Amino acid sequence: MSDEAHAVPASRPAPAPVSPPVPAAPAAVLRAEGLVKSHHGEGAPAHAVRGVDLTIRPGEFVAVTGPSGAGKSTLLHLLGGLQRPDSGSIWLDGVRVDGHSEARWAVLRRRRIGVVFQFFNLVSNLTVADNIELPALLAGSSARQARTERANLLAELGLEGKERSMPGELSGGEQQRVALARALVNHPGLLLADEPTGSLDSKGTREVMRLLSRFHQRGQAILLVTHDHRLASTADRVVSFFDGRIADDAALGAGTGGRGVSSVLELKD
Ligand SMILES: Nc1ncnc2c1ncn2[C@@H]1O[C@H](COP(=O)(O)OP(=O)(O)OP(=O)(O)O)[C@@H](O)[C@H]1O
Repeated sequence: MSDEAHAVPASRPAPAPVSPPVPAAPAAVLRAEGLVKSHHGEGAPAHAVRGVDLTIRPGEFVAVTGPSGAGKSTLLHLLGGLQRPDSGSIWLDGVRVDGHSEARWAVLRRRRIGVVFQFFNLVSNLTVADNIELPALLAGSSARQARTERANLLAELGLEGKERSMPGELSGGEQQRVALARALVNHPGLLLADEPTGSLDSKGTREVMRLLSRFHQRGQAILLVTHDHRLASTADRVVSFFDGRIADDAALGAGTGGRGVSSVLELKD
């Protein structure tokens, strides 16, 4: 065989480089488009949310911050189905949910969205154990599963031995940890937290922020509403809310955790 038989013709095009497959972007855990909400009380209506688009990806920790009256809590209430938007749409795990009935939203809040509030909202005449197990039972867990989940969470949250306590016998920080356990007992894809440290002292604030950070590091998506910029700076992303609109939406640093919870843990009692 002549050398020419092996020669590559000069005109043959070079093989196209093989690019690595582009990983598909993970579906948003929550997506809102064009949300609008006005409150009609006495006097002029309050235009609390005036056209908000927001996406939260799985495992993302997003802080919503802004001045008092900016509309932060109203936004959180809309995203959790606690209030209805005047217009706009909400998708949870790719499924449109803004037209859901109260009952269907209640099921979503039991299984897919955990919510914690500033004032804990525990059932005052149920024990700590029952407060945590109840949503698990309502979501269809067996009594044994609910007990196991409750025991694991109480250990995780440093509340062993408090099972039989009533909420009123606990400190604010402890009550908020019970509220966190209740919100997370069914492993929701998203945790909505509305000023969860707003009624806590600095020790309680540190505890709750440390726990939020720990759950986030394990993949929990969190939307935290806070007017405290130090707390907001522990998130991956800070959405600044002003006058019912998103004024800024900024990723904080590389990776997860923004500046990290350490800045908050430095708070003195
Ligand atoms: N249920 C309601 N009825 C009437 N007006 C309301 C209601 N809820 C909120 N508002 C008004 O809507 C606006 C936005 O309130 P919202 O509580 O959402 O703001 P925020 O940013 O969470 O404030 P804060 O940090 O003080 O909690 C404010 O003007 C408030 O007075």
